[in-house]
Amino acid sequence: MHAIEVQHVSKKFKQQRVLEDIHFTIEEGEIVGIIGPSGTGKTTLIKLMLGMESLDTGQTKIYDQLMPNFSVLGKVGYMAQADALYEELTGKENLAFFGKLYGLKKDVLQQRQAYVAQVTNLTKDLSKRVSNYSGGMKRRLSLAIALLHNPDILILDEPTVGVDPILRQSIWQELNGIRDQGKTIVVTTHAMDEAGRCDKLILLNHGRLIALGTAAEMMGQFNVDTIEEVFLAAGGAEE
Ligand SMILES: Nc1ncnc2c1ncn2[C@@H]1O[C@H](COP(=O)(O)OP(=O)(O)OP(=O)(O)O)[C@@H](O)[C@H]1O
Repeated sequence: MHAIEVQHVSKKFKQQRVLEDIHFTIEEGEIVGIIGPSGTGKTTLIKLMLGMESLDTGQTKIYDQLMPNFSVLGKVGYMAQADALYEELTGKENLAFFGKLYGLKKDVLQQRQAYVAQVTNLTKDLSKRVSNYSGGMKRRLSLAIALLHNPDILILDEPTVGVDPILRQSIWQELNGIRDQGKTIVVTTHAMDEAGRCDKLILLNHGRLIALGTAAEMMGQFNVDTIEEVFLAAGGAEE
């Protein structure tokens, strides 16, 4: 069974073709990076995977279940690009709110709250109101919420935007640890330097999948030394 299947998916917004015949599978226990420039359809693709956006053609499945499917969504942690946080509540209260939504028991919630706060370096700031958080702190709290119910699949839309390099490094270490437990992680980024941290890459440009595979396979195929060069060689610079 695949963790995620995207089958011949196309999407238009009015006359604008945003995704065209995208087809791939994601297996359990891998970190997959969806890489591409701003506006190329990464967020739309993620929303289609989750069943949050309607498709024009094709279908998406998570654990063999056609999406949207609410029972499967309990196994997924999703960090959206725009932070959906309660600004008037503290970080801890936000975590408690989402923990209850996920149905976590009190003792599990307390233990997971402490863990996710430590991973995202928010332990000291948990009792502050979110309205007083910086942009980077809000991103980290969104990531903490996505991790809270220990999901089997993590889907993270630009998780390290606004996060300083030291914490970025430690978040990636933690994501590797989560992957090593057999969990599946999908990350979008337009930072090509983050590509090397992923087990597999999906390169998107102008709504088309232009390359798919490991970074080493791609660099070998195009006989280049960086993912940036793969991107250009695979047609990323074309209009
Ligand atoms: N609900 C919508 N209605 C109309 N157009 C939309 C909608 N959502 C996205 N778009 C358009 O679809 C295109 C792809 O957007 P999307 O957010 O998927 O790109 P992205 O690759 O995630 O970009 P970024 O890296 O900047 O987040 C953009 O041109 C965007 O304006």
